[in-house]
Amino acid sequence: MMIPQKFLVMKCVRILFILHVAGILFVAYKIYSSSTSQPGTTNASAREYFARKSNGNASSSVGFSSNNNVIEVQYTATVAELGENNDEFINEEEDEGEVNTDTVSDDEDNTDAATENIEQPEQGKQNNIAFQSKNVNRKKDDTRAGSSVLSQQTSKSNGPNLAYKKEPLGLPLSSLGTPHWTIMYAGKYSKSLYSPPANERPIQRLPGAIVIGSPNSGIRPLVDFLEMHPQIVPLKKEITFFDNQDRLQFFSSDFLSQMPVTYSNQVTVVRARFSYWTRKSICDLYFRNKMLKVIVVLRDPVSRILSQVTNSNKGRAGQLVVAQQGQTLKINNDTETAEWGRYVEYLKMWTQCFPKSQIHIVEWSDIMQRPSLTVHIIEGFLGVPYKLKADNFFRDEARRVYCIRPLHTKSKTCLSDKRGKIPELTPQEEALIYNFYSKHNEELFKLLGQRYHWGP
Ligand SMILES: Nc1ncnc2c1ncn2[C@@H]1O[C@H](COP(=O)(O)OS(=O)(=O)O)[C@@H](OP(=O)(O)O)[C@H]1O
Repeated sequence: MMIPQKFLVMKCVRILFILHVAGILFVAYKIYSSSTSQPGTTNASAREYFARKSNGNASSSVGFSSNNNVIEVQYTATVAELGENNDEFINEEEDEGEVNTDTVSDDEDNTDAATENIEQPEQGKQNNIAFQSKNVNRKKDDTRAGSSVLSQQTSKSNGPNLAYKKEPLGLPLSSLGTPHWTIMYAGKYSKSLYSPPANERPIQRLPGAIVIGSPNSGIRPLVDFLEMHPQIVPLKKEITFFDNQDRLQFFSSDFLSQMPVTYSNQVTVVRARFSYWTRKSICDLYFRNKMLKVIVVLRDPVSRILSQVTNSNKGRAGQLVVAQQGQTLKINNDTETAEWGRYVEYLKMWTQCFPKSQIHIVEWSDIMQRPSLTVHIIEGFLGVPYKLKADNFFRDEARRVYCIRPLHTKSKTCLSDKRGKIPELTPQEEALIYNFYSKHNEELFKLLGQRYHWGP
């Protein structure tokens, strides 16, 4: 049977019409779904968004792909690294045109806020974040994002023209679109010693370890020694991040903004004094970062006091007057100095909050007499590859200290000579001061399950 030609034409027109409508619906759907998948437009919290994106998968990759002037950025950060209130970070503003370095207002307050309720995901369980934007914009004088460790050579002509309204916490977005840049920490090591994970962009991360102790206990030399390791990146200055109610500001954007820029296989190490911490703030720290490692530095409290007095009298003979007043000991009329040697009081609090397996004790003579072995053990404790060798340390017999010869350079670094004269203790003063500490020291040894040769 012959089908009329007119009928066939009608049929074809109908099919074409249906296909056309289907095409329009498909395009409309695509536009709709891409707009709703933008984190900024869903208004979902950063945490929900990251959780949805990551499906709980651990990923350490950071990748960049450029597509029609739309830069897709994928990087990895923990929720805590980014803070809770990251809406401003994912609400990028599409802003065509020249990079304008002066127009961005950096509203810190939003990011500082909700750090109280952040649950720190366990290490390794990181969330993958992806977002899209055209044109990244950044404040010129923004000193956040570890600018002390990150030096860049910005070139407008290089790379795509990018602008973000706000720099997300922890990510040096300024570096997007600047192909030539130098990371001081990672970059100082030759490729044979350290190569960052492929396609990864470094970000500021929360600490993986904290070194604590009392002043003049040897934290500084220990941190200097550890810094030779390409995967250990210390923040040299002490941290003091508490509000006036002892609440830890450890996870605030302000805190994070002071962290060095690191790759995912590097460990950020911070240092803090024993005396800053209360049990509340220590437990708070643990609950927010259950994987944090704690390195405790201890020194004979008497020689610690001598060091403190010596160093506080730069170039002059340190004066030391010891007097007992009831349960307290006065050193040059000050009671705090002696308190700092009652390590057991501090350490007890740390052991009440952190599992002992996450606390590593280092004693002064470990640092001063066997630095190579000491850092080797710490490499294992921190989970970084064993890279530091005996060669990295050499003894300066005149000064009776170990100096360092870092991996990335042939130059040597020794302790400065600029020190005061060590004050002398009379036998009575010495007995008084050792008696004061003997009870505390015994308690400490009991807690540690080992003794140190501390004494006259
Ligand atoms: N590189 C190196 N090698 C050996 N010894 C060193 C080194 N750097 C510092 N020191 C000695 O460490 C003591 C100061 O300890 P801290 O660094 O914890 O003190 S603080 O950070 O200044 O509070 C202090 O000890 P004393 O010499 O007994 O005063 C410093 O001399």
